Amino acid sequence: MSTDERYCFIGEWYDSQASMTRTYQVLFYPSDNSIEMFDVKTRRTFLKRTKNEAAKLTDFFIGNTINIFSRSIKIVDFGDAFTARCIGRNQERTLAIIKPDAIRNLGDIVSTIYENGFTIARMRMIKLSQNEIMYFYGEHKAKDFFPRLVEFMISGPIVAIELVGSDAINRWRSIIGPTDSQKAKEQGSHLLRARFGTDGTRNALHGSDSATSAQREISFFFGSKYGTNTACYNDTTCCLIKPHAVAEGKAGQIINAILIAGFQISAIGTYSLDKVNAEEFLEVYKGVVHEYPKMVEELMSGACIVLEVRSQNAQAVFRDFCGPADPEIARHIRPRTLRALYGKDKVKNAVHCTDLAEDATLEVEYFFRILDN
Ligand SMILES: Nc1ncnc2c1ncn2[C@@H]1O[C@H](COP(=O)(O)OP(=O)(O)OP(=O)(O)O)[C@@H](O)[C@H]1O
Repeated sequence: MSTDERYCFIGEWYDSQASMTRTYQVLFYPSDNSIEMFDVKTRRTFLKRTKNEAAKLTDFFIGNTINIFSRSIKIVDFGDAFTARCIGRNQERTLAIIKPDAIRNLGDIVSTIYENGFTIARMRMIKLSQNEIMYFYGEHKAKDFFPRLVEFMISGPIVAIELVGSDAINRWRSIIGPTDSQKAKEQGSHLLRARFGTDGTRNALHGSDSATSAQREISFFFGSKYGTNTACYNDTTCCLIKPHAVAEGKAGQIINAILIAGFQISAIGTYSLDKVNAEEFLEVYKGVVHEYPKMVEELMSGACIVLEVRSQNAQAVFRDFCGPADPEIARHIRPRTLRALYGKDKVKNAVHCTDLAEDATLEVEYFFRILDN
């Protein structure tokens, strides 16, 4: 790799002190993982070329928020034609839907997504109304299966996922298989509709069929007010899959373990927290836990996946299931716990869970009521 190879992006950062959005040219050099930034307006160097070990080229996609030396920079565009050409073709987008019949297989499906090299740009669990489903599937209005399809799609929550990757539209459709799950079973037991679907209507998953559909469907689920999130704030607690575990592709395995243990996941969403949000969310640990500054750094280092976890006595039982905060200790005394299995150290310990019963609803509300609005 040439040491001069570099990609250019346009990034935005909201400067809360000045109450304004600043725009930067962000240059990424893959040969040594270094980043250089220029202020677009003043044309001045903002950051000299500096190594950033955590940065990966795959994190630089439009819409993603990247933590660059404690600033949450949102990538809003490619910065030059070379980058658009080289990177753009590896960043096709498609919309996947996990339909009501496959919600219980959420963990396996998320694992398959990562195993196939996709990035999850955004994900949300929602319920759509009858009218919203009829609008979404409007092209099938005259078909005889339409009433069955609508009834099925409103029968429970769904998870909409924006996927990014090379040839994402075709590759995702080939991973899920043909519309009719029975045909999928004939074609190969590895196909997701073969594994999790039942018939032509109850077929577990959706995938956009063209770039135009993908664009329309992604803005339906992520750029509009369609659908309501499914958080219920009742017998629930908060689980946050930390950015390091998401980046390492462990989210599917963690979700799977939670479901196998008998917890219900009643809401899910992806969030990129900036410094203000991360400090606010972790405020109870400030001055109490000496790792607090590092916990804030970790939380704002990339996208996290937040779950509302439901069970009887949810906060205490789920906290027990996560295990001791230090994964080293967890591996010795509670080797089956989430932190023992997926954590690295006290800060990168795979998951945050609510520590105090009285905070459970507040933490769930922080994401699904406050940040969602
Ligand atoms: N012949 C059919 N009988 C019953 N249901 C059907 C039939 N064809 C399609 N459907 C339902 O309508 C949905 C949309 O149909 P479409 O033809 O767009 O299939 P698809 O593109 O494979 O599926 P999707 O759009 O969900 O990815 C299907 O996923 C399925 O749930």
